[in-house]
Amino acid sequence: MTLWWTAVAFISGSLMFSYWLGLAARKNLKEIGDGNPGALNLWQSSGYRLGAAGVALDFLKGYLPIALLMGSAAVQGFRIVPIAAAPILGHAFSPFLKGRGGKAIAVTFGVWSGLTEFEFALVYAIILAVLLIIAKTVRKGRPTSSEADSFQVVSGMLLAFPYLYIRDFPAPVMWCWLGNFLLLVYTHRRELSTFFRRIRNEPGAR
Ligand SMILES: O=P(O)(O)OC[C@H](O)CO
Repeated sequence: MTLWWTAVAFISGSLMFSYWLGLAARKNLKEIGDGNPGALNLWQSSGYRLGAAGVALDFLKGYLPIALLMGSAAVQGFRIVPIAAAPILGHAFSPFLKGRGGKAIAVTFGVWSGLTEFEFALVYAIILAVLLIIAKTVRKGRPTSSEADSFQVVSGMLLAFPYLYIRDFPAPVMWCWLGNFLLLVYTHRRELSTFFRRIRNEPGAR
């Protein structure tokens, strides 16, 4: 059953709603902004209505399978780990995009909302908001780069980990976090590499 539910969750995550909504609006998100087939590029290219729909659908494809399975015998103990990782993997390596997907931020929020009844997703959102305020303050209100945004997404997930520990979440949830963190590092690898290279070459740059 674990394999079955993992496959179902993977297929759910692999549905590239923002990308398809973009195509419906005659926009190829892979050619817009940073090329990520996600809701932000949909929002910026096609307006807030489609953008909000993209956020909601990309969130729900992570949230629904996990929320529906939580508490059932199928996901007791460590069985939750592959099932929770599956929607994020599905988005990052979508068969609908020939194995290439998106950064997996919206689906990450969906999965954690399902896993922890919104609790950890809210903590992560607050940490990201604080990091964004700090970045805006440092840059005196000027927009941040996509590389700096990626650094915030990944470091925010790292900073959120102590909350899981303090709240005494069970070990399988910790493993879900580790898998998600490593996946976010992977999906943001190019931006992180550019971000750290810039920091090395121009210490004043962020
Ligand atoms: O991480 P994604 O692919 O869900 O996209 C979300 C935002 O567009 C990231 O910039």
